[in-house]
Amino acid sequence: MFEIENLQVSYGQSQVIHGLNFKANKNETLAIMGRNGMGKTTLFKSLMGILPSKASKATVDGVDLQGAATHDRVMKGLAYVPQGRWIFPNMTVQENIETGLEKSASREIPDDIFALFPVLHEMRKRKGGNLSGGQQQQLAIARALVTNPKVLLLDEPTEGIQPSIIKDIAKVLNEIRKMREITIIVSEQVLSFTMEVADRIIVIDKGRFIHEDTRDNVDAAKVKSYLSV
Ligand SMILES: Nc1ncnc2c1ncn2[C@@H]1O[C@H](COP(=O)(O)OP(=O)(O)OP(=O)(O)O)[C@@H](O)[C@H]1O
Repeated sequence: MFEIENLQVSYGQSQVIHGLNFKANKNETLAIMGRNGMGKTTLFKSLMGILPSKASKATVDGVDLQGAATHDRVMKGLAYVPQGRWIFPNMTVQENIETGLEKSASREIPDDIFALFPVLHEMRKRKGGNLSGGQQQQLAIARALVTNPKVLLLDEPTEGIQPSIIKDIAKVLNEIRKMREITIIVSEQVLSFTMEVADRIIVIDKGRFIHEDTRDNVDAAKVKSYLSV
């Protein structure tokens, strides 16, 4: 279980995240949806310890994350796929995945990674920069997964990806959940995508959660109205 209570983040004097609370179970996918500038990236960076934050609670399976640096949070079970993918274009696919192992106890790429991403196995000797956008996104996810996280955070994984490939990303996230039984938290603006992957949808607006639905009872018109400018 991943638990966050009263999370607050500021840039200097300007508070951007205003007391967020959530709990996410093992084997649950939670979507945080909101327009540009509503605080999704700030939320994720603070969860990873890339940005300083305050909270009354931040735990993974009861283990406290407060004050932990990013690499410590990775050791404690968090993994992060940043917006924009940030793979290394001049390194091969295999080398890109291996960079994820630097903060891990193991030196070996786990077997299930290439089972999840057969295309990465086929392309393991190619340069990351020669992959398509969708393949680069898969590579960024694979690199995050090699640390065997308990919680996988993905910031807008469909951004800049063709609609036909977005379906593949949804399939991959569903397979990851089945194979690894982890918590997935994904930020998104595309409702059709979150409807395929998320058990719960939370809307963020100016750093506050303003709406929550389970997928089965989603009020699509309402969520869409929050996402439109
Ligand atoms: N380095 C920074 N310094 C000051 N303010 C910032 C900084 N980065 C982001 N902000 C502000 O914080 C707010 C939230 O931005 P954030 O990038 O977290 O939103 P987002 O929901 O992830 O949007 P996007 O999808 O555009 O990345 C915005 O008002 C933004 O202008």
